[in-house]
Amino acid sequence: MRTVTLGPAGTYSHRAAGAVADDDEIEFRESVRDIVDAVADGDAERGVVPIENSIEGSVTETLDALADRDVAVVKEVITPIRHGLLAQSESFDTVASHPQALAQCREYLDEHYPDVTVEAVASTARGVELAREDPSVAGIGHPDNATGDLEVIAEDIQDRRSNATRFFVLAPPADRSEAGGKSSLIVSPGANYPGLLLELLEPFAERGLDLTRVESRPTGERLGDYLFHFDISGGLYEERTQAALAEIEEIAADGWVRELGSYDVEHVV
Ligand SMILES: O=C(O)C(=O)Cc1ccccc1
Repeated sequence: MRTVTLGPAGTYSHRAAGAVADDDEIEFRESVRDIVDAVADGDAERGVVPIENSIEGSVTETLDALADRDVAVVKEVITPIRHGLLAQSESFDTVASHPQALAQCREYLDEHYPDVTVEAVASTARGVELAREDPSVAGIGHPDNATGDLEVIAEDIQDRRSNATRFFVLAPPADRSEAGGKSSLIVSPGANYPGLLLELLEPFAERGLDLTRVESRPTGERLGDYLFHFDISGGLYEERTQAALAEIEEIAADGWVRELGSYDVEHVV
């Protein structure tokens, strides 16, 4: 299946995409938004995007793109993230990587390379490409990318030993499934009053539906207006999930609710 993910080759998203597609089916895009657009516009059958990291939290670019375009989530892929520092030699003065990777290695960089310039680029593999072209640049990325003139200067440089990222596998809305142990939805309540968030949470709590993630994001329209992203451990096929959603639809009658779908989780090493 034609699958788009964050490029160039060698990103963590590319590794996660390996769980759903063969390498010759994978195409690269330069941003999460381009991936979501490609799936929403029917240019690709699947898209793989990072959604949440155990150190840095949600990938807000992904949350916002999911709120803007109609796509389904058909699988979750979880992979451990172990960063390497890759360069042609020890004499570099710039470290280039994806903002999430730079943030996950902040303490390491402050301690070992307090004077380097930190440069945010579109992906970890793009930072590694820059390191391959320029001896004054080091990249942070998966150590497997240290090919050719590149050396692994240091391994496991993330600030916590356990560092994992969740990826969503996206599909066109017609492929949305109600089967699967987890579900995601986005609620834009179209209202703002005391206790609104509490009201939105109650339908889940009353039915013993565990919330595995709650995020609020600004709607971008007015300061203080939010939409909410929920992940629940329950499938849309379940009667209790449908009952909770019916209540939420009522609360959000002046806004909208998007069911992204139900899915299962796959762990990839
Ligand atoms: O840049 C990448 O390799 C990505 O796939 C995004 C990312 C960055 C850092 C941790 C997990 C995913």
